[in-house]
Amino acid sequence: MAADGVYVSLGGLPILRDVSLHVGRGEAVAVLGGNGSGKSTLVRAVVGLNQVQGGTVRLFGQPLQDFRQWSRVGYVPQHSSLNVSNATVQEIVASGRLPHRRPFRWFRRADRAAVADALQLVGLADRAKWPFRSLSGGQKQRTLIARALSTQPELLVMDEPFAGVDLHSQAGLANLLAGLRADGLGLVIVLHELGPMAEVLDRTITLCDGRLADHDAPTSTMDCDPELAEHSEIGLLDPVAGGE
Ligand SMILES: Nc1ncnc2c1ncn2[C@@H]1O[C@H](COP(=O)(O)OP(=O)(O)OP(=O)(O)O)[C@@H](O)[C@H]1O
Repeated sequence: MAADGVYVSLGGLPILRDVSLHVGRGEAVAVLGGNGSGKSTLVRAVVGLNQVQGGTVRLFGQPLQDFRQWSRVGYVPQHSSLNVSNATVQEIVASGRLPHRRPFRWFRRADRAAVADALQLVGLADRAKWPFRSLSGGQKQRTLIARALSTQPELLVMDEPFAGVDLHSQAGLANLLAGLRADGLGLVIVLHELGPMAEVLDRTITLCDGRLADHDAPTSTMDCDPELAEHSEIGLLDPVAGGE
């Protein structure tokens, strides 16, 4: 995927300004930055959930507005945004297949096999019938990753998959993601801290108040250049034409 010079406004306020992000096959890139710096806004723009007012986003070479092959892209939203009470692990993973089924057709054998494969891949095959709410933080994230993997995507976009996950489980998740990357999956991952992902990543970008702050890998996401923040006051936004 390639995002170049992206501008996004939400509720009339400029949020992202001139942000670029490139991720190739088998590459893992982290999006870092402090609270409210625009990380979620960027990854939501990449998967078409936020409208882009300026710049371009291309998925597999196609402009976002023309892109239709959504089964090639897996998205793991922020954990807190998933509000399920009684669904089982299997049901949640199976829901990832829904957009790709023909209307009014029961699950085909291929759908069931894809769900089973995804659960196997994330090490939760034996938890398929468990209620999602009974899982640990790490297992919940594995379930959401399995859901995103159920369509065998080539690009996986994850918004803070380590939030609420203990350190031991974070290492397990990092191993899982390293394996996916080695299999050729492109990874975009929003992180607060590099933690065990430091070993897995090819690159990081850091956002500071909606702008790109640094292309080098920092050890802390709190590094936010005050110079950049000063120049990104609301009102200084100068969106480029085109994009959408
Ligand atoms: N729908 C919206 N309307 C207006 N402003 C919004 C909207 N969604 C997010 N924002 C604002 O955009 C800014 C960036 O939010 P975003 O969620 O992208 O940041 P973030 O870096 O992911 O933060 P966090 O690490 O806390 O999740 C914040 O100031 C937030 O309040």
